[in-house]
Amino acid sequence: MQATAHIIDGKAAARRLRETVAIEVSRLQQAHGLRPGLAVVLVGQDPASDIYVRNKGRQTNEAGMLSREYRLDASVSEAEVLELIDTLNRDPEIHGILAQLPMPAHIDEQRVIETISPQKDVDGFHPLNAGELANGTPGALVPCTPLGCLFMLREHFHGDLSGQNALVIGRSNIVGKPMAQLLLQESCTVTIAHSRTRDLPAVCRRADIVVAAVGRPEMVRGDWVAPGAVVMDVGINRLPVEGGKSRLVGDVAFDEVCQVASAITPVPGGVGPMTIACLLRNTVIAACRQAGVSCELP
Ligand SMILES: Nc1nc(=O)c2c([nH]1)NC[C@@H]1CN(c3ccc(C(=O)N[C@@H](CCC(=O)O)C(=O)O)cc3)C=[N+]21
Ligand SMILES: [Mg+2]
Repeated sequence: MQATAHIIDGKAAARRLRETVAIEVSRLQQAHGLRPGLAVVLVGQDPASDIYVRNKGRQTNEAGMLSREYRLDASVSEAEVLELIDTLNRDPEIHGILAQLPMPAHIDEQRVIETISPQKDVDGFHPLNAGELANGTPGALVPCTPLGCLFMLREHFHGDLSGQNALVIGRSNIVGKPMAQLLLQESCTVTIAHSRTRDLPAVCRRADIVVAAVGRPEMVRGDWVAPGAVVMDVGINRLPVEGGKSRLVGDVAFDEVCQVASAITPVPGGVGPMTIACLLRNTVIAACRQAGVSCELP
C-alpha cells in the first residue's frame, strides 16, 4: 500500500527565499546605499498576468525593493512599448524589467524581449541570457519558474539530482527549455516531451522526476507516474465552476498522482509562489551586477 505523497510546500519555500532576499536588500542598502528596483510592463488584460502582478508588487515592496508598474492599454503600438523599455533600460533606479507575457497579437513579443537590456532581463528570456544558460555560464539570469522548480528539487533531493531520469513535459522558451537546461546542468538524464511525443504515458512512467509545463488542466494522470516519482506541477489553469467563479488547477491530476508519487507540488501553493520569489532574487542579483558589488544569494 503506497503512502500518500509528501506535498512540497512552495509557499513556505518562497517565504524563506523572500526572507533571505529581504536580508540581502537591507545589507545592500546599508553597505552601498543600493536599493534594487523592478519595473513591470503590462499591456492589456490577461487573467494569469493579473494573479501574478497582484502578488508581485506587494512582495517586491515587502522585500524593501522599489516596485514600479506600467499598465498600458491593449491598443498601444509596439513602438510605444519599445520606447518605454528603452527609457527603463536607461533608468538608474530600475535594475530589473519584466514585460508581462502574453502581449496582444499586434505586438511582437520576441522584439520586446530583445529590446530589454540583457543586464536588466530578470525573466532570463533575452537570447543572450538563454544562450548563457545553455552554455552553463555561471551567474546567468535564469527564468524564474524553472529556477523555482530547481530550488525545490534541490531541497527535496538534498542537493544531489545526478543520474535522475527527468522528464520535462512542454518545450516553451519560458519554462520547458530552460528547465531542461537546468536539469542537465544537475547531471540528470533529461527528456523533453511535447504534443508530438508518442505514447507520453509510457515515457512518463520511466521518469524519476516529472516537470509538467503544458497548460493542459490535469493532463498527467495517476497511472502515468512511476511509484515514488517526484512531480512538479507548473500549470496554472483557471477552470470555471458554478456561480461564475473559477478554480485553479495544475497540469497534474493531483488527487490521483498524490497516491503514487513520493512528492508533489500543489496548485496553488507550489511552483507559483517560488516563481515570484525567484523574480525578487534575480532583481537583486541584477542590481548588484549593475552596481559592481557582490551579492550573497543562493
Ligand atoms: N514575463 C513574464 N514572466 C512571468 O514569469 C510570467 C508572465 N510573464 N506572464 C504570466 C505568467 C504567470 N506567472 C505566474 C506566477 C506566479 C503565480 C502565482 O503566484 N500563483 C499562485 C496562485 C495565486 C492565486 O491564488 O490565484 C500559486 O500558484 O499559488 C501565478 C502565475 C508568471 N508569469
Ligand atoms: Mg504576440
